[in-house]
Amino acid sequence: MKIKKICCIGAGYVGGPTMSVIADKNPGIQVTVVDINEARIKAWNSENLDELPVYEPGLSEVVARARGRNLFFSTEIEKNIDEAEMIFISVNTPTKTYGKGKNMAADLKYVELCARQIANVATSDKIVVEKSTLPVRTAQAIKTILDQTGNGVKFQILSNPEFLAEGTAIQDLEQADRVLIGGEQSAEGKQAIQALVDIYAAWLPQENILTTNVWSSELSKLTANAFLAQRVSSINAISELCEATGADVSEVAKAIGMDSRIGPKFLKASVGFGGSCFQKDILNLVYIAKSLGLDNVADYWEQVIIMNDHQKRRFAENIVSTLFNTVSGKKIAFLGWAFKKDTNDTRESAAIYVADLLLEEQAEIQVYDPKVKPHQIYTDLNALNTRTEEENKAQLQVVNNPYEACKDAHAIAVLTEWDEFTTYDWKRIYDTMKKPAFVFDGRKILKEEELKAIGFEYYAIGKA
Ligand SMILES: NC(=O)C1=CN([C@@H]2O[C@H](COP(=O)(O)OP(=O)(O)OC[C@H]3O[C@@H](n4cnc5c(N)ncnc54)[C@H](O)[C@@H]3O)[C@@H](O)[C@H]2O)C=CC1
Ligand SMILES: O=C(O)[C@H]1O[C@H](OP(=O)(O)OP(=O)(O)OC[C@H]2O[C@@H](n3ccc(=O)[nH]c3=O)[C@H](O)[C@@H]2O)[C@H](O)[C@@H](O)[C@@H]1O
Repeated sequence: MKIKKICCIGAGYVGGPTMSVIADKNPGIQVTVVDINEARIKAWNSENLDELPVYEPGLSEVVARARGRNLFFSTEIEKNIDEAEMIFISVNTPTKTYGKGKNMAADLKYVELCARQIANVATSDKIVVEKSTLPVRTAQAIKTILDQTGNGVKFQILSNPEFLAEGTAIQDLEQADRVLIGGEQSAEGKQAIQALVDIYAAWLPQENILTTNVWSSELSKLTANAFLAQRVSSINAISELCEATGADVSEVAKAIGMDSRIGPKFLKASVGFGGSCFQKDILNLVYIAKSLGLDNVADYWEQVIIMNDHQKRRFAENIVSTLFNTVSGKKIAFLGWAFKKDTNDTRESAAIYVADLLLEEQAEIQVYDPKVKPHQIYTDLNALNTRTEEENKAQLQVVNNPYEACKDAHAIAVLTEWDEFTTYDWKRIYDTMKKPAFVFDGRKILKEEELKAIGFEYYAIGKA
């Protein structure tokens, strides 16, 4: 079965880049990404490629090649669902904020709405692909909804979780370690799996395309994120031990990472992991385990989140205690607000929580981030409901120049590992700051010796 038209529901951080690469590599397939968010679709269609709604290195080049040729962004959801033979569901699956499973379970209402819409609109057989990250056995629920249409249309459900990381999305898609496709093990199921394999085989070696049953595929996605986040919490736990003992967490990470069984990646101690998925996916895993009565399994994974919350709090508390136990009325410059470098995404960024804790201590914060817009920073803070919007605005300023952010500051906190932070004229920054001038490097990216030679009091995560 050869696919000619794809529709992807959800033009976010996953749907946009993933479909752009699929279209780029498969010029013979028409790929349309649809979304209810008109502003987002308009931004995907903007002539000026700097205005795409997602910032990812390499994305604008891919979009420039494929858009208008076989890649389209549209708000015409029903028409595109009806015309496509393959429909990807790539909508958000946030943590539930109400009712049963509040603050733990994944909220599947957007996914269910998609399934109902497909059921209502479809007049021909479809392959429905779960691209969103979903709890294990969600495919069953989607299938049940789709099978209720009673109009004779047949559906095959595939699980095809996405493993891209923000900031490296295009590279991760073009050179994926593996693509995972889970499907029903019947003849029709295998045919559907093959149709999706063919799409990825346009640019990936066959051996990197893994096929499994649906439940293994769904659970592998949650497991992969849990393992990755666990490594960050593990090294962050060790960072606290390093600070208390005189060991250096970078040296420890290097020493253990050279063991081929451990490996060097994902061992950077930090102010805490952020991003839209690690926390939500682990909470989801914990919820599933608890629902199945597997309390030991749930407790084990929950600890990853507990350690991450501790790391963010500890970073903020260290700033307060080092600044002579008070930051009231003191100016703290934040370098970085995004949850990692090379993205404009701020969801669950450690910066939000560190700022909130320091604002509670009556600090004044000046933020500079190369890619995050001021309104996003205020939206993030206001969403916590710790204080009024007016109070947040009065206590925190966003500036578009790092030197301005640091001027008259008592301390600088590095929250994101943007490369440009290492290239600044640190002497110039020092000269404009209050003395003693403190730097709290939550990413361990600045040159310690250089900063100390200038006169800074320098503190880094994981070093005494
Ligand atoms: N952000 C990431 O790096 C990764 C995310 N994922 C998973 O992919 C899924 C999507 O994540 P993101 O792209 O980050 O979310 P996002 O929030 O950036 O995008 C989701 C989009 O879906 C749209 N949408 C929601 N309901 C809709 C409906 N009924 N019809 C049409 N459009 C609808 C929203 O308007 C939004 O633009 C989530 O399940 C997430 O866990 C997986 C791997 C990586
Ligand atoms: O499901 C998802 O959403 C995605 O989640 C992560 O990707 P992402 O959150 O975009 O970015 P990561 O590079 O994993 O970083 C997550 C957080 O951990 C932090 N981190 C990462 C690595 C490290 O060594 N130390 C560390 O503190 C980062 O700064 C960031 O805040 C996974 O890496 C992707 O494989 C997955 O597809």
